Amino acid sequence: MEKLMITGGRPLQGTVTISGAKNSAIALIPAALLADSEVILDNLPLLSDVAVYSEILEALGARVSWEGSQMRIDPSNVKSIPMPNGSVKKLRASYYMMGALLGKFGEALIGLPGGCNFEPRPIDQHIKGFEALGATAVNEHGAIHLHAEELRGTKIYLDVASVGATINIMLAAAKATGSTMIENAAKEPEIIDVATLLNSMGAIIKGAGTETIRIEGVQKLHGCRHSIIPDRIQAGTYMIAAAATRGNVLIDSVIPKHLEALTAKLQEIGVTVEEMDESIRIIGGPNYQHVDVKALVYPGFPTDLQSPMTSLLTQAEGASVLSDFVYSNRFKHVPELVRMGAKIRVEGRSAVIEGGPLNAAKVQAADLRAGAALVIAGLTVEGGVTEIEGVEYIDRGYDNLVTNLRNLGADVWRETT
Ligand SMILES: CC(=O)N[C@H]1[C@@H](OP(=O)(O)OP(=O)(O)OC[C@H]2O[C@@H](n3ccc(=O)[nH]c3=O)[C@H](O)[C@@H]2O)O[C@H](CO)[C@@H](O)[C@@H]1O
Ligand SMILES: C=C(OP(=O)(O)O)C(=O)O
Repeated sequence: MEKLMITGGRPLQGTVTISGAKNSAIALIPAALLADSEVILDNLPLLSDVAVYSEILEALGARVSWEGSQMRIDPSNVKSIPMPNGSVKKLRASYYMMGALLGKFGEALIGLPGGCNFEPRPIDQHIKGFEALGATAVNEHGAIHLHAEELRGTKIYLDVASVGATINIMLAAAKATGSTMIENAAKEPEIIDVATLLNSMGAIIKGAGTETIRIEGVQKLHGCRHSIIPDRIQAGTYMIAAAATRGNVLIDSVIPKHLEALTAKLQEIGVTVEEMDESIRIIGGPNYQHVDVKALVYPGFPTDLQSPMTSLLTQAEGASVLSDFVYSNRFKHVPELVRMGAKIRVEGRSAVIEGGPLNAAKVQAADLRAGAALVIAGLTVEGGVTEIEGVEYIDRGYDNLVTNLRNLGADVWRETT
């Protein structure tokens, strides 16, 4: 078992370069299956979720080669084989295999997704979309069997603006007959990235990034080359870590517009944020004010930065209230932060955080962003070593974490027991 060890108390200083977005990559890889020739993805993050996805594609017969931050996917010999178990259970975004295989073959049998299960994460809106397009969906012992003689374009209103359902419906509808309209679509930047790839493959998708997306079905999609957008959640995590350690860090290769909700909150707390074209500088302040934060769908404050933000708010004076309106119970980091001396209580969908110093402790990351929160907390602790178990969750979303933090002057290392 691997652990992450941190001797904190050092302000982070220097530059960190952000890689491509996990939540784009793990949608773009299955999207490539819809092409009839090679798709090249650049700026790919080196993450365990990406490695699992490349295994899934190879199992289906795709030729996948991955060198550095470039992946080449040749889907010409892919078949829709049943995948009720195995790799699909290891990650959440395996649900995109449903839309991709249904769109390509009219047939898919895919196990229900795994990944970070911080609370029940239904996929009813994905299924509603597939059914509206003319597919049947049957739950066969924990795997969803989708079948369609023909997918026909239609109008789909999503009950919740779900990122996964919006992308999955785009995948299934790209080659459907006629036009599809998704209403109350999610607006996250990763959705625009998937639409951009599909359009480069020959699809006709308009309105991605707004609440109405229109897809004109086409018969064929071809290969292309696409560069993945920067990971706004990884960037946001380093911004928060720099602020929490009262450091001075340039976060490079980012799209500052994607981070506006976080930037505004950091400024409200008392952090100096300088925005350049493709980078953001964070300069920590001596004293931080308490704030209220509401995690919402994009362009609101991202739920994926809610746990890291909790750690920063332990460093602010007074009581902050952090509410999550996307996931009502995403608080697995709280008992572990309390173990480190934090004064936090959960009330309904909110955490109330009283500022105060943290202590080193042995803690457990129960999911990806809970792990990021514990890393940030550990970096603030003066004296002692923080030991974080559950590193495999952190590896789902942060490539080169130890190297990046060490380059910023942190005393962080991995230990195998
Ligand atoms: C791989 C990926 O991109 N993961 C991200 C994606 O997850 P994911 O796409 O799974 O999250 P959704 O946007 O679908 O979920 C948003 C909300 O809708 C609800 N819901 C969703 C689908 C559905 O069919 N029914 C339903 O009720 C969920 O329970 C949740 O309360 O967006 C989340 C919200 O920004 C992020 O935290 C995840 O990092
Ligand atoms: C919850 C997350 O990812 P996933 O949806 O892949 O579990 C995340 O990236 O914070």
